[in-house]
Amino acid sequence: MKMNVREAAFHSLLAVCKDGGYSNIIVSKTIQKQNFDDRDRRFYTELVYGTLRTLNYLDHIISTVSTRDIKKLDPVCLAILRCGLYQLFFMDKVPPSAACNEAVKTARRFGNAGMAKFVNALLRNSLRKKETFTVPTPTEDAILHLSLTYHQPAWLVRKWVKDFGREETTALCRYFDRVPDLCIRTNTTRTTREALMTLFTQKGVPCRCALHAPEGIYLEKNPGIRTLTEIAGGLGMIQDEPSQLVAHVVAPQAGEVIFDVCAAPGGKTTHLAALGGRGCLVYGFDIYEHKLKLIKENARMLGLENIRTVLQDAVLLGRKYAAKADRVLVDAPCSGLGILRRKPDLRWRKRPEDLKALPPFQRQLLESAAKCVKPGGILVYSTCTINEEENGAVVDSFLAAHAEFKAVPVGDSLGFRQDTPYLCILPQRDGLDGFFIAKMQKA
Ligand SMILES: C[S@@+](CC[C@H](N)C(=O)[O-])C[C@H]1O[C@@H](n2cnc3c(N)ncnc32)[C@H](O)[C@@H]1O
Repeated sequence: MKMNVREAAFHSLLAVCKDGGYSNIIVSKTIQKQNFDDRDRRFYTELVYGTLRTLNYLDHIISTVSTRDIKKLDPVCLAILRCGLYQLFFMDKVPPSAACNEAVKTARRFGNAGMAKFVNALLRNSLRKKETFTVPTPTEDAILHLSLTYHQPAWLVRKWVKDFGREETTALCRYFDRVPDLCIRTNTTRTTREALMTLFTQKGVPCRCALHAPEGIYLEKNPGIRTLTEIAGGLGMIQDEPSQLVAHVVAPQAGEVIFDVCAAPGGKTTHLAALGGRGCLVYGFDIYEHKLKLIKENARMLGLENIRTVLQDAVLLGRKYAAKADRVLVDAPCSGLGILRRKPDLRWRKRPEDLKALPPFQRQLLESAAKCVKPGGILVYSTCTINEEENGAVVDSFLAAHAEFKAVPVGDSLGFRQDTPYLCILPQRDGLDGFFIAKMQKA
């Protein structure tokens, strides 16, 4: 069914907030299905991602204005209110009357007359009081101040203040509150970064080189996935800059066997295969069959034939494939706290207790993967989090138990200054998404 943009945004928000769907998957499916033109696609994307990013501030307004307890509001009503308030408070170019009227129409269509009346009253009241809404000052409540100003959960802000101090946490929150540019990794088996950049520029998409990743290109305007595929299909793939550094740290060579033990959807597997060349064989393991398909699709799209996919629990890998690989990558499942800018709903899904279960599991993965490394071979551990317990602490504990492995310094060769042999990218310091890479060599 063809929907107007605001209705589509409402349905997407409901799917994320009520049914627990992932925003990136829902947004890309909706854009495909609705076949929006460029303007509508941008408006829709901003409505969904913007509302999700600023959710706690929008709820703060609802709680202040509403006569009803926000926890008792119907999810349909809540989604309509959040989306309407986002337009009123964060989108200067949207006429307030359009935001209110469309929200009321949606409430009438997908709720009932009573809901429409309530939505109308709340939105118009909020608009009237717009200038009077405040957040606590830093002296009144430093945590709540940061949480509401930069739209992060209070428990996470508290953790960051403990880990990094108040000043760095402010810089970190500011970083996560900005909309990221899209980063592309050039498929160097088919073209060069310069040639691909020329192509983008000719098609009216301004771009710039990534600073650290040699194949990285930042697009300063998101052309949308359809146009992107038309311009660069097979010549590149979307991949964040820090993720593009991992395959360079693994540094696959001709004639080698490489294991990527947590491989789907294959961003790093395909990069390893491209860098290693035809003479190198890359095995991408993952525990989910449907995700292996994504690796195969990406390999096909990029024209890479030296990739094999295997359905396998990485925890049991070591027993099956002892000393079979020259280089092994463990790109571990993690809390993702380094990439909150790219996944606006992730911050609201996380709970403090989720973080506790991860380090023992990551340590198990590393332990198993290490068994696959041939003598003299390389083991690389990476995550997209800035949570030290999942990063340095996991690797330190592994190295303490395995004298046969030694850390190999990573940062300098990629243009980062580091105090430890590990590369720990911090958004507030390095201006990139948070990431961690450790390289080890077996004796
Ligand atoms: C951080 S993602 C990997 C991203 C991937 N390396 C890339 O660059 O595209 C972690 C992956 O680990 C997989 N995974 C989770 N538990 C696993 C296990 N026990 N064994 C193998 N893979 C697992 C997940 O399915 C997920 O695809």
